[in-house]
Amino acid sequence: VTVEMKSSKVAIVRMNRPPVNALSKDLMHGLRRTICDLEDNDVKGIVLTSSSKVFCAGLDLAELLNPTQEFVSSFWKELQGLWITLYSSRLVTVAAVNGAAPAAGCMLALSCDYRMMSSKNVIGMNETKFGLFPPPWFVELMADTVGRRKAEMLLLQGTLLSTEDALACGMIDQIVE
Ligand SMILES: CCCCCCCCCCC/C=C/C(=O)SCCNC(=O)CCNC(=O)[C@H](O)C(C)(C)COP(=O)(O)OP(=O)(O)OC[C@H]1O[C@@H](n2cnc3c(N)ncnc32)[C@H](O)[C@@H]1OP(=O)(O)O
Repeated sequence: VTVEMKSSKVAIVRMNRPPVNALSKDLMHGLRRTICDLEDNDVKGIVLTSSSKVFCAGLDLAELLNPTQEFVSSFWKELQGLWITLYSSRLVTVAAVNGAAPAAGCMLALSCDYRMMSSKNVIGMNETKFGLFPPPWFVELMADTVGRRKAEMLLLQGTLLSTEDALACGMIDQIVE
């Protein structure tokens, strides 16, 4: 995770885990630590983005391949901790979604106060496409953002929306070129 101060009050927080910013336990820990440190340093707002062409590919599926029970438990704790920290942060949080944002990548964006996204990208929770269902707090984030019925349809079908469709249903707030 890298931090660039745009002024004394606004920080750009970039996920920097090539190639796709898959959320490993370490990346989630780094993000949470970064947000907490900025909160402690009188910063007012952050822009969460990526230093590569993918915003975030969601959970690191490689880390979840044949893990020990202990690892899954600590991984899950880190994921919940990151979500709670970002969602409940006192900072004004803006997601600058500058690449694909599937699954937990979408969760990160929806946990922010405002979402801007570049065109020709995709965002959504596609877990059902590979036989999983998003955890309840992902579901609630989606329902709070686009409405319960729309969320139900998107989640059941594991839809990844284009930038334009995401704007149309309120999943994002602005398209930025
Ligand atoms: C055993 C018990 C475990 C219990 C755990 C239960 C878990 C329940 C979880 C429910 C919630 C799940 C949330 C998630 O976030 S799951 C992750 C979902 N993510 C995706 O479906 C995205 C998959 N990736 C893509 O669609 C594309 O990679 C992407 C559009 C993001 C980028 O495309 P691009 O063409 O630019 O790049 P490549 O596809 O060529 O990928 C480059 C390399 O990156 C690797 N990769 C991609 N995504 C992931 C990932 N999520 N985790 C790990 N690695 C990933 C990809 O394999 C390529 O690697 P190589 O170069 O080595 O081939």
